[in-house]
Amino acid sequence: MGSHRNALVAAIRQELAEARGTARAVLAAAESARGEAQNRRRLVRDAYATCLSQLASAREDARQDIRQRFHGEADRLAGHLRGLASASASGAAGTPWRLWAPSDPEPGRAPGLLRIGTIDFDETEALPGLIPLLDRAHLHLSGPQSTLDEVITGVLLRALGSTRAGHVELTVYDPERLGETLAVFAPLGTRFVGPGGLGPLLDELVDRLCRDEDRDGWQIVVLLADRAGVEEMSRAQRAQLDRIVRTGVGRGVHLVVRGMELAEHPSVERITVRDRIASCSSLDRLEVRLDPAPPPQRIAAFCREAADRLRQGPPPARLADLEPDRHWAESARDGLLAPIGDSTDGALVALPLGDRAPHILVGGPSDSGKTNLIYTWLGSLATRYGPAELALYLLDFTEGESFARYVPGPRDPSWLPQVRLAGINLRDDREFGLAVLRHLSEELDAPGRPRTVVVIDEFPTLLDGRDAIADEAESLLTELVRRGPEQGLHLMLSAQDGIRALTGRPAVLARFTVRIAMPKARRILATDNLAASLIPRFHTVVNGESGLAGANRIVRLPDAGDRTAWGATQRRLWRCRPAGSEEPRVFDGAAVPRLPSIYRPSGRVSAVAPPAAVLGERIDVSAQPARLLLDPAPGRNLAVLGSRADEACDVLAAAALSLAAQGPAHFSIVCLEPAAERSAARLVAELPAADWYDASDVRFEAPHSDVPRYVIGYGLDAAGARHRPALRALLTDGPQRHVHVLGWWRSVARLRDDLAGRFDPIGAWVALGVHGSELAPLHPQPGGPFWNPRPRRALFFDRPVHRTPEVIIPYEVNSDHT
Ligand SMILES: Nc1ncnc2c1ncn2[C@@H]1O[C@H](COP(=O)(O)OP(=O)(O)OP(=O)(O)O)[C@@H](O)[C@H]1O
Repeated sequence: MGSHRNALVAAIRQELAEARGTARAVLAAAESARGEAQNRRRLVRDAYATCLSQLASAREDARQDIRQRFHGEADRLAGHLRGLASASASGAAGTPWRLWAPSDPEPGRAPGLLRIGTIDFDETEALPGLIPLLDRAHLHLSGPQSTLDEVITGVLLRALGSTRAGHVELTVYDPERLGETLAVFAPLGTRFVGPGGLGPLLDELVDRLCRDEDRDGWQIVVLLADRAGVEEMSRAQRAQLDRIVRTGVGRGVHLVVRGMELAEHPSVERITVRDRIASCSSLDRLEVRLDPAPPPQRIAAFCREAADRLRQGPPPARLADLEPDRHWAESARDGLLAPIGDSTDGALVALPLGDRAPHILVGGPSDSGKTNLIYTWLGSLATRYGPAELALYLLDFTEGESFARYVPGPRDPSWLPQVRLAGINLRDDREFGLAVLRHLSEELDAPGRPRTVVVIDEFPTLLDGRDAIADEAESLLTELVRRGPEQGLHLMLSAQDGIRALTGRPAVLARFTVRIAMPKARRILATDNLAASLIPRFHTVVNGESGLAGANRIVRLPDAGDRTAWGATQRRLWRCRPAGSEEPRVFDGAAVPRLPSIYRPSGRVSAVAPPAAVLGERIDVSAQPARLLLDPAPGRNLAVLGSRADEACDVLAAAALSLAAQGPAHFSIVCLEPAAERSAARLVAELPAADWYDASDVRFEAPHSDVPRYVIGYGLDAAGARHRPALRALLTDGPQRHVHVLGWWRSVARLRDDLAGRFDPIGAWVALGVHGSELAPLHPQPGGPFWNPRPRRALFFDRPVHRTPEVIIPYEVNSDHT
């Protein structure tokens, strides 16, 4: 029993031990599972935390990015808006009060918007708050009265300050304060309407709107109503007001109203003000922080100056206002049309040239602005018509250098590309004017020529004097006047004396249908047309019907005198000149031409046979040298005559150097005049082969030589009686043997003595400072040539070539080659 129990106990113990073991194993497994679960949970939690922080930083990055983009966009938009705003409200329409000044409206541009304050934007600079008025809207304001009156004052100042003086007419109805509210605008001719005046004012405005008149400017009508007035408004008045609201803006009548209702209409801009913040119907939900009121002293100064300007009339157009939008865009096929200024209403006035307006005549006393008018017109033409369309020939017979601005100078190499030729300082060089007329007449029928305008300032100089130049110039001018227009050539002639120089030629005069009369001009308009005596300075009368009364247009001329301002325009045109454009031919009567370097021994022109001595520059369009052929024929010698030593030396030096440039030659320099020694010595130094003789060893022999020989004589009359036979023999027999004398005699009488009165051996002569009558013995027609000597001008006569002597300009030789 005992053992059975013991066995049972043992079995139970065994089972218990096993159960305990199993339980322990289960517990251990459970604990390990729990540990694992806990581990997993930690991992998940960590991952979650990481994920959260990553999400947060991604969200922060995205937020930053969006923020930055928002700011960038906002800045860009604000920049655009600011640009747009300053374009829409430029100058006086938009400048803040502390910098405010009146500004000229840009010609041809409609009025813009007006600033009343600023629009705040998050973190960007505030934008101007703009409202419409002129040509766009009526204004209706509501809010505290004193603030509204400030806004109205500011808007009026901006509208008046950004338009031409006199273009905005102001009417103020202010029954409560009897005009006091806007009294500051009184100097501008503002009309104030008091109590009881509203009805008649509205009737008058409606009346005006019904008349279909051309308008010039705007009328702003400010209605500052009080409660009593509004209540008293009749139905008829209300209806009139509604009419003005509906039709006023299109006809330049604008209402600016406070204290009174305005009918609903798209043209009414409603401005509601609270705490200096305005809501405007055109700005939707954007609010405008109002500017302070404009400083009273600024308004007063503006009104004073504007009133002065009104009294004087508006300023004329500026030269730049005449420029077209695009240079050289016009065709000259049917004629030319270029503005020269504006009429008193501001409209530009153009000068026509073409079949129906063939030529222009300008007249006016000295200092009346003729040159300024020509500058203006040429500037206006040259910016419109390119060099393929227009060619200009400019001749100035006044004492000025007007046309020098159009040609290359030492400081500015540019030229006006349309200018083919400019003659300046021509007062004494009528020969050049004549040469140009000859050239134009020869070219008249040339095909493919651009339209040509010839301007001759102070043209009567060319026709004055009863001489051959006047006769020929008159007949050439007549031909150009008559036949020019159909060939595309037009003249603009100007004269202090008006038509006097053409009075004997009614047919010519009749072709000058366009007349321009400067202030106080006489003999340019018809005798019963007194306009020129009435216009002020810097104005002109343009008359397209030969001066008939009734066809006048009064034009205000811009100031075209500023050479620097013109220079900038000219350089712009010059840079656009077609490739290969040639510089214009310039003749300057005050300049002395230099002997061209090809006519010096070092330059060597291509050898010609027979050689020709170059004596000076011809006064012609192509600046050719005057040449004397020295062939082996009797009389091929040259006498330089007169007492002007420097010029005589230059003529001889140019002749000798140019002969040396044409091939082998031998020179004998005979210097008998001490005043010429320096010049003669310089010549010897430059010649390749030369003998020197002076008073101590003078000889006139010509030994045989294979090359031409030239005896260059200075003061040959000083040789004296002893040498005369040899000199005469040389002059007579030399040329056939290729020995030529080029000599200077100080007077015709001395030459006559040396030649014993027989001038045959002198086939050519150059006279310097010798009166025409003294030259009679050498002149083919009796009495000598018509000639008044003048400095640096010589008469050149070559018997086989000339019918009458020709004026030449001795080259400057000596001062520039040592
Ligand atoms: N529209 C203008 N605005 C401002 N100044 C002007 C105007 N027109 C001319 N002037 C000035 O008046 C002066 C005289 O003008 P201009 O030289 O053109 O007269 P002119 O009639 O050609 O004189 P003259 O016959 O003596 O040559 C010049 O100083 C010129 O600058």
